[in-house]
Parts: sequence; structure tokens; C-alpha cells
Amino acid sequence: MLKEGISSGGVGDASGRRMRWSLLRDLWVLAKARVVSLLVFTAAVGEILAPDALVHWESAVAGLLGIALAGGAGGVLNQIVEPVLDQHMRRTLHRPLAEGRISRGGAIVYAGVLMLAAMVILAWGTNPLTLGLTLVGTVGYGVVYTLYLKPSTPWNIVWGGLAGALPPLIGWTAITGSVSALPLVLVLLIFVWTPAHFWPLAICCREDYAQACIPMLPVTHGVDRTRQEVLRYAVLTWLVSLAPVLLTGDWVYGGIAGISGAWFVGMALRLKGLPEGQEMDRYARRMFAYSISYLFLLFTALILGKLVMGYGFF
Ligand code: HEM
Ligand SMILES: CC(C)=CCC/C(C)=C/CC/C(C)=C/COP(=O)(O)OP(=O)(O)O
Repeated sequence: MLKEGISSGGVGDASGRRMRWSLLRDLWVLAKARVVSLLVFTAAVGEILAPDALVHWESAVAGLLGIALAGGAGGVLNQIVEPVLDQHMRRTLHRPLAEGRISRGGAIVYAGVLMLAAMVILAWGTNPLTLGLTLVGTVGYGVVYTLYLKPSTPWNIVWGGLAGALPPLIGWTAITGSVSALPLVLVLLIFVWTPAHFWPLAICCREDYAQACIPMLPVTHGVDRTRQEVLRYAVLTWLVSLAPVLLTGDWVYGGIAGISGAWFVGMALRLKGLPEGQEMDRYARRMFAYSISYLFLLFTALILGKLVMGYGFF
């Protein structure tokens, strides 16, 4: 099913190794492993913030493995649905399914194996709530967002973002088996961050999205309205990012969130003020890149804050 990958007897060792590496790279890309790494990190922070994480270390490890595998399955499902769309976008045209290096059947098997492994590990090492939430995340992204929301509404990512926002809660439930205010605030934080993360990139790719008939906001409502929305969501993210301080009294986190969020809002303001053209596109790409570092920084600050302040959970 996989069109290449295993060297045959006639092929030399070096070329066999190259083919194996290239297959591994394709499987990595297919699972959107770089995106999944941030999902797993936010889940790990959810776990670390939960009471007694160290005591329940088996659940913690199972939770992270499960989210990594299920997140990967979501990425594969997304690309199984969209090979033709991926062929029409400069950013995605070299993906393994779009270029036919991996067949649709092979990708379906791969997604199935990842999902099954995730479910087994979560069922064994965590609890039904964690398993259920992870399932909602994968189906929410791989099916609801990809198949229904993305091709039908410019607000696709506002709702699709909910799936990607779940990991901190999943991390928390893996340890505690229950829901609490702090992880819910973190879900809300990623939920409101997602539009300001993605729409700057959508501004850069607007022509590709238009050609592929995907109704992303810059295509349906124009660049100015999109920049306005990016600013609104950046401000909202900044405000929500300060909410954990009310629950934890963690001023270390609060300081970092205050400064990095102000920077995010500043970038959104600058983006809004630039005339349309190459400079605006370049700046939008910078804001997209910063959005990723920003979320990473916020979640690192939460761990740092807990280490310094303790919250009395340890
Ligand atoms: C529906 C919600 C989301 C949409 C539409 C979206 C969209 C995107 C897109 C289009 C890319 C570029 C990917 C590429 O060029 O291959 C990207 C990159 C990325 N996204 Fe998101 N994203 C969403 C949610 C999230 C969430 C929830 C996280 C993590 C918490 C996340 C983390 C990342 C990371 C780390 C990258 C960089 C990947 C790399 O360097 O290759 N995204 N996102
Ligand atoms: C809890 C859990 C397991 C959740 C999984 C959720 C998940 C994998 C979210 C990723 C979000 C993402 C990469 C969107 C890309 O948008 P796109 O598909 O429109 O981008 P593309 O054009 O690059 O394909």
C-alpha cells in the first residue's frame, strides 16, 4: 500500500536507507508532528498544573502518548480528506498524499493504527473522560472541521479551534479524572488564540485559498476585516491569558503573560496599519510565527509559575 519505503534485494544499501528515511519523513509530515508537538506540550502543562501529577506518573505518560497519537491521527485524517486541495496550495502541494508518495489506502491504515494505539493506551492508563475528550478532539478536527466547517464557513477555525484547544483539559483529566476551572480557562485561552494564530497566515495564502474555493475570512470578507478580527482576537487572548492569575495568584506567569500579550496586540495593531502589499504579507507571516512562540511561552510560564509559587498543589 505504501508506494515506496522498503528496499528490495536489487537496490543498494544506501538507497534503501534513503527510502526508509524518506518514508519516515513522510509519516512524520502526514501526522503534522510539529503541530502535535505544541498540542502535547499544552497537555503536559495541564498535567503538571493538576494536583499530584508526580504520584500519577503512569497516567501522565499514557495521557501524553495518547494525545500525541490521536493528534497525529487527526492530521492524517485531514490530509486523507484534502489531497486535491493540498495540490492546489503552494504551501501544501509537496505533502506525501498530494504528491502520491503515500497512497490513500496506506494513509487510512496509518490513521487507524495511530487512533487504535491512542485509544488502547488511554483506556489502559487514564480514564473514560480523558479517552472521550481525546476522541472529541480528533473527530472535531479530522472530521467536523476538515470535512464540514472548512469548506463551508469563514468562521471555520473559530469552531474548529475548539478541538485543538482541548489538550490542557485532557492533560488535567488524565491526572484527576475530573474537570476544573483552571484547565477550562486554558481551553478558552487556546480557543481565542487560534483565530489570531491562523488568520495572519490565511492573509498571506489568500490567493491560494480563493483559487481552491475555500471560504477563509480574507477571501470572503477581505483583508481589512480579517486584520480587524485578528486585532480583536489578539486583545481577547491577552485578556483571557491574564485570567489564570485570578485563580492561582501567580504573578510570575502574570508578568510574562502581560508583556508577551501586549507584544501580540502590538503586532496585530501594526499589521492593521500596514498598506496591502508584500510588506504586509511578510509582517503577517511574522505574526503567525510569533503566535506559536507566544503560546509556547505562556504555557512555559505556567510551569515556571507553579515551580516558583507552588500553588500548594505539590
Ligand atoms: C483550527 C485550528 C487551527 C488552524 C486552522 C491552524 C492552522 C495552521 C496552519 C495552516 C499552519 C501551517 C502548517 C503548515 O504550513 O504545514 C499551522 C502551523 C502550526 N500550528 Fe496551527 N492551526 C490551528 C490550531 C492550532 C493549535 C490548537 C495549535 C497548538 C496548540 C497549533 C500549533 C501550530 C504549530 C506549532 C504550527 C507550526 C508547525 C510547523 O512549524 O510546521 N495550531 N497552523
Ligand atoms: C485533542 C486532539 C487529539 C486534538 C487534535 C486537534 C488537532 C490535530 C488540531 C490541529 C489543528 C491544525 C493543524 C489545523 C490546520 O488547519 P488546516 O487543516 O486547515 O491546515 P492545512 O491547510 O495546513 O491542512
